[in-house]
Amino acid sequence: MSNKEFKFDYGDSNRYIIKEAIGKGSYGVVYSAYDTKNKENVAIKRINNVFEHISDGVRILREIKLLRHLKHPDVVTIKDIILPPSPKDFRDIYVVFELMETDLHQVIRANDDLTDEHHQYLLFQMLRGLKFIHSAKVFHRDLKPKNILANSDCKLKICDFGLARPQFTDQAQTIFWTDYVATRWYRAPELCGSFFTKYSPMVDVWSIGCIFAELLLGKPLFPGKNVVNQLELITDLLGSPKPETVKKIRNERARRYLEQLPRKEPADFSKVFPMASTGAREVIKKLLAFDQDDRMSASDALEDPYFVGLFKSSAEDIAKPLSKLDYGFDQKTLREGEIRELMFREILEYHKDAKKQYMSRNTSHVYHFPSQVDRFKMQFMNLENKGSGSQGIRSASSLPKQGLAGNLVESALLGGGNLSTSFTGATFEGPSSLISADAIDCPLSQSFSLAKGTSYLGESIESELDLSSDSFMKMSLDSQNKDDDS
Ligand SMILES: Nc1ncnc2c1ncn2[C@@H]1O[C@H](COP(=O)(O)OP(=O)(O)OP(=O)(O)O)[C@@H](O)[C@H]1O
Repeated sequence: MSNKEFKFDYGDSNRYIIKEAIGKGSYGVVYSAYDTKNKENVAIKRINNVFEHISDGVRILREIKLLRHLKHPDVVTIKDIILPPSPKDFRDIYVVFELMETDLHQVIRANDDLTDEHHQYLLFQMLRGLKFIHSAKVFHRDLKPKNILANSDCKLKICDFGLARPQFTDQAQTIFWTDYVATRWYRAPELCGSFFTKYSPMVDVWSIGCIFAELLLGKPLFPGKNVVNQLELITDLLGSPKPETVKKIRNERARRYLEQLPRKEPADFSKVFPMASTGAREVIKKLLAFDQDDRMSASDALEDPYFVGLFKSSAEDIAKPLSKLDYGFDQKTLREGEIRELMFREILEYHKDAKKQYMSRNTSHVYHFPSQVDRFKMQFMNLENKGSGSQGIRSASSLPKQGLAGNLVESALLGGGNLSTSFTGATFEGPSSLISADAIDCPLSQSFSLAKGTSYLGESIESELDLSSDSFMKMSLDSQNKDDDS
């Protein structure tokens, strides 16, 4: 196979220039890079040994497939996936995303003087993104500040769909969430004690409520040490759940634990969130309803008076339905070769000419596509030798204090809201500078130095799937230091 036949892609092999490591997740390192073709900065996520564990391969395939469908201004965009040199034996993939400056975890730690306009606009974007994702019947299931990318001009984008699940039936089925390892602090109460439940959009709404509260407080709202402590913190704020709510809890021990808790009154939100406007406090209450049947959907939340002037429903908010056929792989046990083939076909979606050629030939033939991958490997090796590989440090970001105007206009265009009414009197000077040097109070290495199976901030994820067993009451005993009948 001569290179000549594939010259369409060969010209692209020098396209990206890798700059530095900017983030690290359990699945790969994220680098900033320059795209010489489109003349813009991008983020490239390098995922090594994608097929080493089939479950990781499936997760990554699901994530890139979902992101190709979920195109929305509030959801991070995949711009390209580098074509591997050969469909048959590639092991690493390189996913090119639009570049964002930082994530909300960093922003929260660097900004203690955000205004109600910031709060409102940040929550508005998260909910608008969530409404879109839920309209496709996709549940993110792992929303936390680190999974909300941010720019210093206050633009936010939801990322990391690795735990996300699409639903194809109208009837939500009860499923055991065997793979569920999302961060406990943002976990809805219905998941504290039992993972045998339906995939429900309300789980994400709860997480957004926690993220919003963290934005207001500057620290996590419910930093539970274990599931029992998580429920304790939740009930400290919201008071004891109603008996009807407790009755709905499927896990018997979790139910008994809540029934025997001494009666608690809800906390005074004006004392817990003194910095928040009344409107912000009212929205938190609706997002953080203990009972998921009382929780507001993302779509309803956007209609809340808190967003008057910002939000107007538009066709852009609604996603096209996903095709069940595209996600059939999720129902089967796949072998490495099958998942590699599916991954390669997904990558071809970003390389139309190569796709045409690949599909029109006998697929058993091994093609060697010209690729940027080998050149990439050299660039990554050089970076790592220079010490700016995965040890890279990204600073926390300050948000502009008076720079919301540009985004508010953008949101008005998207959502159609009339901003002049809701923001009269505010002085806007346009987006201010990007990452400010004096805001470096949270070295990236601390929050990014985690290996697979752990969550950020050093909080370990223990197996919490066995709460139908004695462990739940054991924790309850440890936590309350008093006797129980278990
Ligand atoms: N498009 C982007 N622009 C800038 N930074 C990014 C981008 N995508 C990811 N990052 C940074 O890299 C980090 C890790 O990315 P991501 O969460 O996608 O990886 P992951 O391996 O799926 O992580 P997790 O361990 O949460 O599953 C993010 O928290 C973020 O700080």
